[in-house]
Amino acid sequence: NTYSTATYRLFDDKADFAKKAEGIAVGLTVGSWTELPEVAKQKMEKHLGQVVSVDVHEPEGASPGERYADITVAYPDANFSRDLPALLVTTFGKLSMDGRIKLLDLSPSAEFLSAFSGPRFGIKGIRDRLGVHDRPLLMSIFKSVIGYDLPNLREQFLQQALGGVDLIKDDEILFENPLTPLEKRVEACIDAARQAERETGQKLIYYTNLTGPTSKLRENARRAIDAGANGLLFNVLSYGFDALAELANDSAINVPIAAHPALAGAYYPSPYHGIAASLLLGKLVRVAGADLSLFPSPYGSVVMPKEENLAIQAALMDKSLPLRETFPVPSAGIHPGLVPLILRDFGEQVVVNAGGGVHGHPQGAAAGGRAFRQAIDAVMAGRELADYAADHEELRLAIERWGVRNA
Ligand SMILES: CCCC(=O)/C(O)=C/OP(=O)(O)O
Ligand SMILES: [Mg+2]
Repeated sequence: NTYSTATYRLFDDKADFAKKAEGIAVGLTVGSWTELPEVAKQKMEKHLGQVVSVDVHEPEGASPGERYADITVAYPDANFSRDLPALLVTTFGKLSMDGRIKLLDLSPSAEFLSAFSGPRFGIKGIRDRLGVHDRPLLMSIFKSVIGYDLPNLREQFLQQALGGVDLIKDDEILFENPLTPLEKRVEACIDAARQAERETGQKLIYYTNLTGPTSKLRENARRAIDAGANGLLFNVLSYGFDALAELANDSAINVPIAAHPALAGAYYPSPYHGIAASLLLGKLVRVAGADLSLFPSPYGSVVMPKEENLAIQAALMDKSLPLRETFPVPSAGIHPGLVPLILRDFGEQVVVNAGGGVHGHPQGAAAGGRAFRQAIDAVMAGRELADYAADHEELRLAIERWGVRNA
């Protein structure tokens, strides 16, 4: 019998946490146990959940509501199918609504994980496609795309590409629309990518936002790829992890997928409810097959605590998982002056990602991209940004506009 485990943080001022844990292990598996006749117990044993650990925390002088226990329960793989909806509903379906309890982590068994191919490219595969192995990558984001026609969209793409970015993603709010229908948008942007490559010599991946009804996702992905798309952006939480897994497991969809965290704020922020960010935007998106995972950085406009950021990165790159690593992409409100912090906190295996921080440059988006590349070069060379900016105008203007943060 193989087991997959779930770890919860349960808050309760009075509870007998060992009893609570036993109630979860039995309640979410066989339903009842002690009163079963012996013969039934022998038959049901293989379906019975097991309490693995109960770690009680009663901080000295804690205010009411702060007493908690971290509880780990093992669930027999025999109880559910090899898909993420089954694992999530088994381990945190009804329980997610039962008081102050947060799902901190899931450790699927090797048997369960054997059903998932995970990221098709991963960090190495993306770097190989770009031919860039010696520095962090740079991604830019379309800004103000709603209502743009194709020529304007193409020009906005070109200006980003001329700035030396490695990856360009649609904004997650760009859906099918009459002005920039999917195939036409892809053709226009890939054409602009080729034009920019003739000037910069740099390869580029464009992450087209994959949208539409779930029943059409595969078809729309293939339409985009047939039109030349070499990457897909996917709003994983609005569609579900299983939709992502289906796309990543489809050999006809042979392009990298970037998972966008839209809706994540409904799951991870509360210490008392929901799903930990490291599981939601780390382990689960990686198992489901995302090659990149975007999440709010610790220092931008939409902030997630640094320890949660680093826990996401650890989950995305955990070598104990038999899957390719997923690129961490700390995002939102990023500008060139934050590059020293990003590289200090995340190292080189990171994608620096910005929309406003590129398009908001005083000299325009191409200069914004160059400013980021200069900031990355400075940090990689061990130089202070302000020092490096003395003879790099785009970076100097970016620092004047946004400043530099070293802590
Ligand atoms: C966390 C996702 C970031 C995102 O989608 C986005 O559009 C960021 O834009 P900026 O904050 O960099 O302008
Ligand atoms: Mg966005």
